[in-house]
Amino acid sequence: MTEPIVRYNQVSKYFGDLQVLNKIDFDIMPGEKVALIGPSGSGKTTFARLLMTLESLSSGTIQVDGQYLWHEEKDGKLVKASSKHLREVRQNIGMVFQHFHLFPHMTVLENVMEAQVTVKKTPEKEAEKISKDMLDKVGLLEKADVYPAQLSGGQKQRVAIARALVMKPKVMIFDEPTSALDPELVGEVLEIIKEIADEGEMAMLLITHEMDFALEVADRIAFFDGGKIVEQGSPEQMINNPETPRLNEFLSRFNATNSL
Ligand SMILES: Nc1ncnc2c1ncn2[C@@H]1O[C@H](COP(=O)(O)OP(=O)(O)OP(=O)(O)O)[C@@H](O)[C@H]1O
Repeated sequence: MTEPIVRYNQVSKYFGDLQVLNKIDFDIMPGEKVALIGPSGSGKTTFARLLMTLESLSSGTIQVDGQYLWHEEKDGKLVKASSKHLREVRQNIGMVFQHFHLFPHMTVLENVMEAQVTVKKTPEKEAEKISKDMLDKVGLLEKADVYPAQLSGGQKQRVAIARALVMKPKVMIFDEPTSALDPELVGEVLEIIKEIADEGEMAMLLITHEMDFALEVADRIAFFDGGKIVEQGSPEQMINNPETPRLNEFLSRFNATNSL
């Protein structure tokens, strides 16, 4: 049987007294594309940030490709992971954020090469070749020597995607990748994400307000509410299905708002 590439097991998260995630069990299979949908404040970003190692767990475990992310096994017991272990397991995870997070003092090429050289210890020449090929793929090879400030938001986001992809992650997390973009730049970024999704091998976790896009790309939708996944299934199974009323209510409210 195929093992999940990501496994959340009874994951809870509190901020002080506020419980944001409530004992979530959730698997992502290799190559699976999962969209997280739900009302504002329902915990989607927090759920993804635990996998990005940007927030720590309150309880439960997360495994990536069979390895514990936040824990290590020592003498048959699970203990808190060392920062070295966390760094190692995190290498399987690629992240793309709303606000690009490119290094402003590095050129586009240097941004894409940086983690390959410093984290993966790829020789510079090889990293340069891999990076240029990836920039070509996202349509930005001719911008290799410019600085991020000289790029449009859509171009910056495509560089951020290239930078994540060269690390060959097993899972890519897209957290609102188009929310900071002017509307006319959204399409070019979605197109790249769609291309990557169609290549198939990599699992994806996608948080977005681009509902049509999410429904098109996702193999599975997880609908969040109140810190739990209250409905899930493929878009085909869920859309207009009376057994998944929460998603359908959400989508009809969403469509009504967008057509105003
Ligand atoms: N660092 C933090 N400290 C305290 N509370 C937080 C923190 N981060 C998130 N929260 C709270 O956790 C809850 C879930 O937030 P989260 O951002 O995960 O929701 P979301 O579903 O992603 O919402 P949105 O769609 O608006 O981004 C909210 O009530 C939020 O205010």
